[in-house]
Amino acid sequence: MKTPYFSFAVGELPKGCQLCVRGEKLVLFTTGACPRNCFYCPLSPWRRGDVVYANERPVKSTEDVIEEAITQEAKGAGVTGGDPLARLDRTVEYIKLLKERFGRDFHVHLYTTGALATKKNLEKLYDAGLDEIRFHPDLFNPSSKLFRVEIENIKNAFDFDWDVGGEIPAIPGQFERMEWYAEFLDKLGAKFLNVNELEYSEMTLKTLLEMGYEPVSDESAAIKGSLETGLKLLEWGEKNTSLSYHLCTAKLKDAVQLRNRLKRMAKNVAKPYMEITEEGTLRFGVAEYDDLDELYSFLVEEAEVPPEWLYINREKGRIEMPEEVAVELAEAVEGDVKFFVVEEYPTWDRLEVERTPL
Ligand SMILES: C[S@@+](CC[C@H](N)C(=O)[O-])C[C@H]1O[C@@H](n2cnc3c(N)ncnc32)[C@H](O)[C@@H]1O
Ligand code: SF4
Repeated sequence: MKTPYFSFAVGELPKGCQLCVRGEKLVLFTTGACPRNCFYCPLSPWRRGDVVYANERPVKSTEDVIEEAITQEAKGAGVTGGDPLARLDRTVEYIKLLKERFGRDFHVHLYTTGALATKKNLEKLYDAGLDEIRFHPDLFNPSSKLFRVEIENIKNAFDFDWDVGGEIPAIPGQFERMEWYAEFLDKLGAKFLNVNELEYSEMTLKTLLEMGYEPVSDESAAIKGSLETGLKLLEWGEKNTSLSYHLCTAKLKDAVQLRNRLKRMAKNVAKPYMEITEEGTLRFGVAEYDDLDELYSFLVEEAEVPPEWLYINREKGRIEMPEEVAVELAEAVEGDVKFFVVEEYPTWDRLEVERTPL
């Protein structure tokens, strides 16, 4: 049952997951709009609106999506949201764009609540080239108004020649609901059910704590009991259904999928003075000072650093250089210049994950 990626599986991993664990899937967020309001919804407030992102990159034009896919050397995309069907025309346009630009083998899967998955809407997605669809109905909300519609709509997906599956979080105490959904999908002839280890986000921690859920440890966003609930479903499902199952853990997302994606991106964005670490981050030296032009002249003329080793990053108010150069300069230069070694993600937002003063 254990996979090499800190997750658990019964049967073959869905094609979308096979590419995702290798960091080969572009995450295409086509809208934050969603007809639901799950108590565990991980979306941050700024992702709740009608916004579009390709990985961390805000999308203003279709070219942004293509550029991001090229930087990542993506071999496919996972279309997500919100509910991508809440902005169907846009979602269809992007799927077509990716298929036209990168070919039919560029694998595209999509997540949806199912609330808007009418035959007509699904036909548009199928015609655009969608390869795999994953349904996440409102299973854990007893007063849901959408649940029945979603369940009816899921049946529509079996009219098309693509892979159909479910994807739900494993909620401790909700095993029966999960079991019911597995049986439902199995009877329809679905291919797989993916189960995600439940995680809290800044948005949901308070609610989850109030509901009696708690994190597994101080270092993890995973919720206690979720993994066990998921494993129980896989054991039951293996005996009682012919679905494939993948229990995707918080650790897989952090330690495997993200790291692999970062590594793919790093080799395409690293400047010559940056080192790519085992984690896929970019490591280099920086010098900070109020007047960057004065600092630059000083480094080139007085400290005799070859100009090709220096890069003035005005946006971040610093001069970047190889780590070894920063280390040497930190020892030799006196005054108000501050030297650091920094590590950044090679992502569009260049998130700084480590900073060591020299
Ligand atoms: C992040 S959502 C994106 C698509 C869409 N918003 C949805 O919820 O189906 C993709 C999958 O993540 C899972 N998910 C949602 N909230 C989660 C949470 N707090 N922890 C772990 N998995 C979660 C669900 O199984 C969902 O199918
Ligand atoms: S379906 Fe997804 S985006 Fe919508 S509320 Fe639930 S978790 Fe959030």
